[in-house]
Amino acid sequence: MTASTATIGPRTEVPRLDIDPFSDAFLADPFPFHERLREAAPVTYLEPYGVYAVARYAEVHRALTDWQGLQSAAGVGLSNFRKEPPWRPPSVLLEADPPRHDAPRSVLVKLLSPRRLRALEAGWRADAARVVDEMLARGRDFDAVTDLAEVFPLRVFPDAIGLGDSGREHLLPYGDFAFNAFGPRNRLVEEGQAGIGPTMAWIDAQCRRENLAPGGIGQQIWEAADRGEITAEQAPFVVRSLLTAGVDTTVTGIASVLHALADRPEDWRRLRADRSLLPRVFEEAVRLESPVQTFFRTTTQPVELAGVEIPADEKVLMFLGAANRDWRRWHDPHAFDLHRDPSGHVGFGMGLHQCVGQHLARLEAVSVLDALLDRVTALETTGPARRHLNNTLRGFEALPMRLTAA
Ligand code: HEM
Ligand SMILES: O=C(O)c1ccc(-c2ccccn2)cc1
Repeated sequence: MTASTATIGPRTEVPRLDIDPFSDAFLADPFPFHERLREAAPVTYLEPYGVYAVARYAEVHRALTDWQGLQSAAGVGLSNFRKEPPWRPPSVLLEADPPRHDAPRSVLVKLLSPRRLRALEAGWRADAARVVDEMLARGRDFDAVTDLAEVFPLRVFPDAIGLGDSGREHLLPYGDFAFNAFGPRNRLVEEGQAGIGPTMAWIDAQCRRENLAPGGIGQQIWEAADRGEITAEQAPFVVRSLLTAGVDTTVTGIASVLHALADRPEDWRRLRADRSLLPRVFEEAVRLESPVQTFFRTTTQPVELAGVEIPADEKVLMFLGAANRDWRRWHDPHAFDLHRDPSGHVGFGMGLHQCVGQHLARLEAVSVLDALLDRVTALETTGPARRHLNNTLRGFEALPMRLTAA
C-alpha cells in the first residue's frame, strides 16, 4: 500500500490509499481492508478511482443523513450522472433527491408498511413451511442458498408484486447486474452485460400496467398514479425499483441470516423456545453480514467531514459493512450476538433513503426462520461457504448445511 498524503482540505490531511474496493480480493474478504480504511483516518482518498471514502460508523452515518450536502441524484454508484449518462433511466427513489424523491417514496412507504404486509403474512408462512417440508423430504443435507434462500423469495415476491408466471428467471440476473453496475466497469459488469438485453426488456415490460395482476403491489402503484399521488410517468419506475432491489437483496439477506445462525446450537435452542427474538436476530445478521456493502453519494457543494473539506462534485464511497463492525460504535463488533441491541446499524442505510423494503425483507426472513425452527433442532455447516462476488452485494454461491429434524 502506498499511503502518500496530500493536504486536500485546508485543515486535515487525507491519506491517499491504493485500495481497490471492487477487486476480487476485496470482495471475497473485505475485513482486512475495512480495518485499514477505518484505522487510516475518518476520511480517506482511494487512488484507483479518485473517490473519497468513509468506513467508520460516525462518518458513514453522517454521509447517509446529510442529503443536502451529499446527494443521490448524481447516482449512488461510481458513475457521476452529471458527467456520463446512466445505464438505464434513473430510479425515481434511489437516484432522486427531494422534492422529486418525496412522492414516489411516500407511495412505497404506505404500500410496504408492516400493516399492509400483514395481509401477506399467513400466505408467506404457509409457503415457507412448504419449501422447508420439500427440503426435509429430500434428506438432511441441503444447500441454504440453492434450496432455500433463492427458492423462497422467488416463491412469494413475484406473486406479491403481481408478475405473470413466465420470465421470472430474469429477476436474479437483473438484480445482480444492477448491483454490479454501481461499481466500476470491471469483469463482473462486463460478464453481466453480455446477456442483459432480453432481461432488461422483460423487466421493463413487467412494469407496464397491463402486465400487473389486480390486487398486487404493482397494480396498487398504478392506482396511486390514478389518485394523483405520483404521475403515470413515474409509476413504471416505482414498480421497477421493487424488481431491482427486492430479490437479490432478500436472497442475500436470508443466506446471511442462515450463515450467521448455523453451528450455534445454544442460539438455535434459544430461538426455538422464544420466537419473539426473531426480528432482532434478522437485524443483527444484517448488521454483521451487511448484504449491501457499499454505495456512493456525490457532494453538491464543498462538504466538511471530520475536519476534511471535500470539494463539490466529488464521489464519496460509504462502507456500510465496515461501519457495522466499527469498534467505536459496537462492543465486540465481529461477534454475532443474539442479546445485542443492533438498532442504529446502517445495513438498511439511514435517513431519507433508508430501505423502504426492510419490513418486507424482515417478513421473508422471519417466515423462513420460523418454518425451520418449527421443524429443525440443529443447523450445521458441512463445508466451506462459497462466496458470490458482486460489486455491491456480499452474498453466497453455496452454503452446504445439514439439519437435524425435530
Ligand atoms: C436484506 C434485504 C435488503 C437490504 C440489506 C437493503 C438495503 C438497502 C439500503 C442500504 C438502501 C439505502 C440506499 C441509499 O441510501 O442510497 C436501500 C434502499 C432501498 N431499498 Fe432496500 N434493502 C433490502 C431489501 C429491499 C427490498 C425487499 C425492497 C423492495 C421490496 C427494497 C427496496 C428499496 C428501495 C426502493 C430503496 C430506495 C429507497 C429510497 O431511495 O428512498 N429493498 N435498501
Ligand atoms: O429504485 C431502484 O431501482 C433501486 C432501489 C434501491 C437499490 C439499492 C441500492 C443500494 C443499496 C440497496 N438498494 C437499488 C435500486
